[in-house]
Amino acid sequence: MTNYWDDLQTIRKRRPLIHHLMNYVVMNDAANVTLAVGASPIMAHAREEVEELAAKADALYINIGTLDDRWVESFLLAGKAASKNNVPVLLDPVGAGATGFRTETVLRILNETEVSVLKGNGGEMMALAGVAGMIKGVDALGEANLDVAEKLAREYGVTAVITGPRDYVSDGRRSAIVSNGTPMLQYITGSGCMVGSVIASFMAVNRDFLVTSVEGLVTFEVAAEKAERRSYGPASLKVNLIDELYNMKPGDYELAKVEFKG
Ligand SMILES: Nc1ncnc2c1ncn2[C@@H]1O[C@H](COP(=O)(O)OP(=O)(O)OP(=O)(O)O)[C@@H](O)[C@H]1O
Ligand SMILES: Cc1ncsc1CCO
Ligand SMILES: [Mg+2]
Repeated sequence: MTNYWDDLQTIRKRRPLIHHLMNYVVMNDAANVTLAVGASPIMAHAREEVEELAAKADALYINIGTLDDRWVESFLLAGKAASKNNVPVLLDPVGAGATGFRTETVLRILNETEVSVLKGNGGEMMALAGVAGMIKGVDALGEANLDVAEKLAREYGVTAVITGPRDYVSDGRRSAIVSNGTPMLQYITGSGCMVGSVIASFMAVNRDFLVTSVEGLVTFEVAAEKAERRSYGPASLKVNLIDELYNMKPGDYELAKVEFKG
């Protein structure tokens, strides 16, 4: 089902365009991560150009991290243009549940555009599933589970990806749990945002979104495990992680820890 290496090779060969509406905090890192896996990032959020870009991109990644009124207008314009042109959309609901504005914005995007993958941490995704109080700012206060992923997948017609110590993925029919990664990722701002760029790169070359979600998670997290062995702390982990993504080899996928269900 998953063919990590073939899909990674396809990314490197085709260099798909990944249009990001990415928060200011992580914009540069997400662009570098996208390049390291072999795809081509553009970070653009002006309402004057997002429709044109999203319509021609190979995948659209909407991350609401540093939203305001103008960004929200752009999220909806970009999302609608992508939906109309059959461009797959990944939505990261950064801080959903922390404020009403964030939760409402996520619900508007889910209702008004065709989101293929909804990826957030345990706190954000539990908030969207109706469990309040599990988010502090952008950080999760607890782990979710596969039931939450299945519920979100069915309710919103998406592939739901919940990141954390273990990642829970469901398209409402099939599910998977990914157990790779390292706790040190919690100390790099935007590790969740960055794994979104990797998943979006796989979405650009394979339309089975349960598979591409697992491929993106495993690729990012195996690279993080390898990077951690050479890192003194979070700052060097981030640099080494980009290097390890760039240097992925077929044998690295033997480290994948994935349990598929259904
Ligand atoms: N304790 C852990 N052990 C292993 N991997 C982890 C752990 N915590 C997080 N990760 C991994 O780190 C990445 C980011 O997940 P996390 O849930 O921390 O994202 P996030 O809270 O959205 O991050 P950010 O808001 O900084 O972008 C994922 O690949 C996840 O699997
Ligand atoms: C820290 C932070 N604040 C808004 S977006 C962001 C990046 C991690 O989600
Ligand atoms: Mg996040």
